Amino acid sequence: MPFQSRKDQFHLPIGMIYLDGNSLGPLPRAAADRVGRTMVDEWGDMLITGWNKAGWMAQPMALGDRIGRLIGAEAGHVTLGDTLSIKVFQALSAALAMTDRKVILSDSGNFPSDLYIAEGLIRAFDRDLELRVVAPEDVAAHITDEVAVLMLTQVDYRTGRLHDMAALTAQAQAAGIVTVWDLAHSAGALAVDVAGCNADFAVGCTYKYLNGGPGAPAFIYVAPRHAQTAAPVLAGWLGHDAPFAFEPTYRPGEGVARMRVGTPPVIQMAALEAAMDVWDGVDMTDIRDASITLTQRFIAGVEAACPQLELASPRDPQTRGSQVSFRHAEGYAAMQACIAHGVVGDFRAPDIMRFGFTPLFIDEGDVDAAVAVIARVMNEKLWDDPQFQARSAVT
Ligand SMILES: Cc1ncc(COP(=O)(O)O)c(C=O)c1O
Ligand SMILES: Nc1c(O)cccc1C(=O)C[C@H](N)C(=O)O
Repeated sequence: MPFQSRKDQFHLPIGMIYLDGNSLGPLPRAAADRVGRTMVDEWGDMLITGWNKAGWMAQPMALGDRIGRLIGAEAGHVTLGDTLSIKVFQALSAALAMTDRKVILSDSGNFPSDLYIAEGLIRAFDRDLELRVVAPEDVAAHITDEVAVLMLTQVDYRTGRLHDMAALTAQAQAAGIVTVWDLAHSAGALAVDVAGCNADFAVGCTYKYLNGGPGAPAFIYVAPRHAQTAAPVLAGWLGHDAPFAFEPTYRPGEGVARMRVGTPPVIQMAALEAAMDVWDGVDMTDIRDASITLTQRFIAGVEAACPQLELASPRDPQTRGSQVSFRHAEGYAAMQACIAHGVVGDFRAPDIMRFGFTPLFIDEGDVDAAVAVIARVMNEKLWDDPQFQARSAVT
């Protein structure tokens, strides 16, 4: 059955076509009330007892399971907290502790934070380690028995290029390599199957396709076979086996709960809980089918109307995530002009205009309307105006 849009469950500004849910998802309508109730009825009235009475302490694992369903994780093996950069640190450091090889293999399409975290860990570990960054299409050829950890983001944040997670994981594991997958641009966008792919570690954020709001906590998955042995380097008190025993020495908690660090962000989790309600009953294969229909329609429309835009994303939808990117030398100004005319995407240096497609709230009518605006902007050179050239700090 075709996927039924859930647009009515989101607050979307009138007159705006929002094609940036791949960076920051929109506000679920129920979230403001849910956050308000958490603040007044729980924080306000329960105060400290809210940790037990309102179940705040159990939320990271409970919400972890709801996210786990969308990424194909076994129940009880996903937890929430911190930012994604921190979760990358935790997964990569735990993966490195499982091997004495020296190379961390990643690709140039990975998000900078992931690469910076690897560089930082190399500086911090008293061990001979090397970060090897290769072109995305060359990863398979660099899987050798020198490699300790394969650390990849499944969907390239700039081009939308999609790695074959099952094939690369199998190839890496056959070579004795531990895998760490960043699902920031996959969770809620594709039918990910961490268990089926036999991934070792996976991490991701909840403020993009999952719509948990700016600053929503990240998630981490540890495969059940590693859950009782993975060694957290960021060993915080809430990842301890008995946090309220306040023991002076760390003992890892049960399974993935050891990847918890400190106090969970209760208010932000209330927003995420409302966002996860929208996902109830959604089948990720339906989302993926709908996403492919939308991205194919968008590419066909833009290419027909704007020959000056060069497709930067893979043409084959099976090798693309849920975003479409085009290159243009004036991409920054052109995107500002699109935004001023009601189509919100974003720009990634040096020349990428990026548009995200999120079937929960984007439908074919939105795609056609967006194409018409983009065609006007490009063909009438509406971007050729000083107001669109000045760069802001956050783009
Ligand atoms: C693939 C990827 N990894 C890591 C990050 C960093 O996430 P955070 O800012 O939540 O630490 C992002 C986005 O910012 C991302 O897209
Ligand atoms: N996390 C972000 C933020 O705090 C501010 C602005 C943008 C972001 C992003 O998520 C960037 C994003 N990872 C990207 O794909 O470009």
